[in-house]
Amino acid sequence: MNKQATLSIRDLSIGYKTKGNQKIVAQHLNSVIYNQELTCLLGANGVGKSTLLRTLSAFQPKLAGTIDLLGKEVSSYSDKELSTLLGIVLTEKCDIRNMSVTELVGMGRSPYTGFWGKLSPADKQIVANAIDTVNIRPLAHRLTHTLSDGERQKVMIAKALAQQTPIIILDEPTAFLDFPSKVEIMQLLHRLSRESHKTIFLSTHDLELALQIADKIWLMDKVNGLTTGTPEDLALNGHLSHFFARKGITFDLETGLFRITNHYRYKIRLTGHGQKYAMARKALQRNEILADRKVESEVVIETGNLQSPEFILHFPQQPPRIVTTIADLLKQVGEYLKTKH
Ligand SMILES: Nc1ncnc2c1ncn2[C@@H]1O[C@H](COP(=O)(O)OP(=O)(O)OP(=O)(O)O)[C@@H](O)[C@H]1O
Repeated sequence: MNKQATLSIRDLSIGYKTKGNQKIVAQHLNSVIYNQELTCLLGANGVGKSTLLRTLSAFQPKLAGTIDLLGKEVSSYSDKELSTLLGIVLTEKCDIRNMSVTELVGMGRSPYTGFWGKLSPADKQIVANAIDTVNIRPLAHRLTHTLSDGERQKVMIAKALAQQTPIIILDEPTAFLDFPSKVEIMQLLHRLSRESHKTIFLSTHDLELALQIADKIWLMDKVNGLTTGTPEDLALNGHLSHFFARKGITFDLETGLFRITNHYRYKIRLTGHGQKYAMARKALQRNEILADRKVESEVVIETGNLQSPEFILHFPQQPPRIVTTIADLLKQVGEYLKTKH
């Protein structure tokens, strides 16, 4: 099945109206979100990500432009219609007490049953399926206020799944989670976009994770508004490095990851391949030593292969020295450089 544009914005302005005044947060925004894709919205604090998500979900009015949701302006849908098209997951802790996980996920069925509506056997099956999809069956009878942040986040995703909307919008679903839980939530959302052909759109500050897992990235900034594309295109055309151009952060095109900028005072020729080469290089670079197989230097470090724990250090006019840990390698190199400079 071909991908389909589910949400398009054209010349959109977003912001707030207060007592005759208008505060524009961002304007001239243009882009498209597709189904079967996970799209991540990235941007600095205060740039307007939540405002954009709220505007797209019709929680707050746009200031100008159009938001086309499945072929119709979003504001022309009734609330009831919207609740069958858009599932919204917010990060705020829900303050609901004495409600079980199954009951909360069951609230996802309210567009079809009415708020206090009784769930039919078919509704109950949908709720059970949603619980299984996010793998929280062991939590089904727990009270929601006793859950951890990560567990609650999964429950809220299950509720959105039970709502059976083609589009799910999530505001910072990975905030406050430990790293494995962040990865788990992102992978779950990515899987949903594929398996259920859903459109998944989320805001996040976890940029490395987003760059690895998102199909499309929306970069939002004060000067350029929105820049969108696959993470790889944004890397190749320089938008990512430009976007995160800050003192001390470099976008490394070779690895596709951000790294702390190193300032080098020395150069050392490093030979070898694979993990030992990469780890020795990383440790030396952190210590202001540019280490690479292309560098010319009087000191040479052989990293050898993974089968042997040895690194061989060649200092001029000295017999080779063998070390078996990076800590010793750094110590020996450090002592040599101290005698030279
Ligand atoms: N109700 C409001 N009335 C007026 N201005 C608001 C309102 N809510 C937010 N703002 C302002 O709109 C701008 C964008 O806020 P928004 O919360 O959308 O940013 P964000 O990108 O989601 O930030 P963060 O990454 O910190 O969550 C900010 O300057 C904020 O102070």
